[in-house]
Amino acid sequence: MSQPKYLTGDKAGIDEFLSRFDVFLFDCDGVLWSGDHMFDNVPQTLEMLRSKGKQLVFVTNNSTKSRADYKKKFDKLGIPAKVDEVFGSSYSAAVYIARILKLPGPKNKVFVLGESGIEQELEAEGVPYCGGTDPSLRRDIEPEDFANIANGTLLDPDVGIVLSGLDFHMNYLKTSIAFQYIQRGALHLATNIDSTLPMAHSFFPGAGASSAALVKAVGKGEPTSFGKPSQAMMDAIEGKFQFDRSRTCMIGDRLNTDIQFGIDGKLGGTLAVLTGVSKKEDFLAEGAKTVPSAYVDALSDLLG
Ligand SMILES: O=C(O)[C@H](O)[C@H](O)COP(=O)(O)O
Repeated sequence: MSQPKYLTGDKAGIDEFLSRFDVFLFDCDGVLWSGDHMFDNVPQTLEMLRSKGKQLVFVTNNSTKSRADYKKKFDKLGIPAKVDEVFGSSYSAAVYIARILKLPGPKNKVFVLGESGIEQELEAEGVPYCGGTDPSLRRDIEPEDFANIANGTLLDPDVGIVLSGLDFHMNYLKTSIAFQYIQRGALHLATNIDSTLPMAHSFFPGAGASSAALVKAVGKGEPTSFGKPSQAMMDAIEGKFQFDRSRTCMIGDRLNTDIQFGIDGKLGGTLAVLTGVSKKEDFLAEGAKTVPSAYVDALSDLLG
């Protein structure tokens, strides 16, 4: 496998690389920012690409925010973006459930393990849901709960899907309810299964970690996920933006989601950025499984 091209400081190399693509798919956490701290010169870099006529799409696995929430975050950080340029894993999962899976009512309700972003996108697609940020579930399990879950009193008979995402409020009660729904035949889907969340220039348990207890209890391996590197997400993005994959580049910080997403999607190229999860040793090592086409230390290096 050919070695990736190091573009930081290589103006001619950057110009040649950018000229190969009309569309750039951007990961968010770890490329544009770490939590609420935006990396240097991100707005200037995006403006430069727009001035060259490039189409930008922001593709995030972070299911805690809806596209509208992300638009507010972009505005707050001074990053130029339109809400229709944002494509998050909650939106990807909601579109799949509403427009492809289309379970017949009334057993099409979704029990959510996650935050408001999932609820907002399900609502926007007209998909009924329960759980999620429901405050009545943010408590310890009590002795009477075991019987009331086991006999169905605490369960909604219309739930046909359990959808898990990054949940900052995971607990035994919600995991038990989700487990019982799945035992009763509900489909387990995930917005994404990232192991860690880049935040505050460090790492925290990610969506895959917050649903790990449920996955272990169910014992059927990881659920179908609608975040990167799932190609269901790539197909949905291509369907919406109608781009030429050979003229499209994925820019990301995480090899096993962002870069793998671009490679599996047979995009024209992938660019790794070293401000997030993956380190250059991860893809420069002999026999590395996932190797980007090129890499930079930080996104703003593209300003040359
Ligand atoms: O655990 C997660 O959900 C992910 O770490 C996080 O949200 C990734 O977001 P992205 O890097 O795809 O913007």
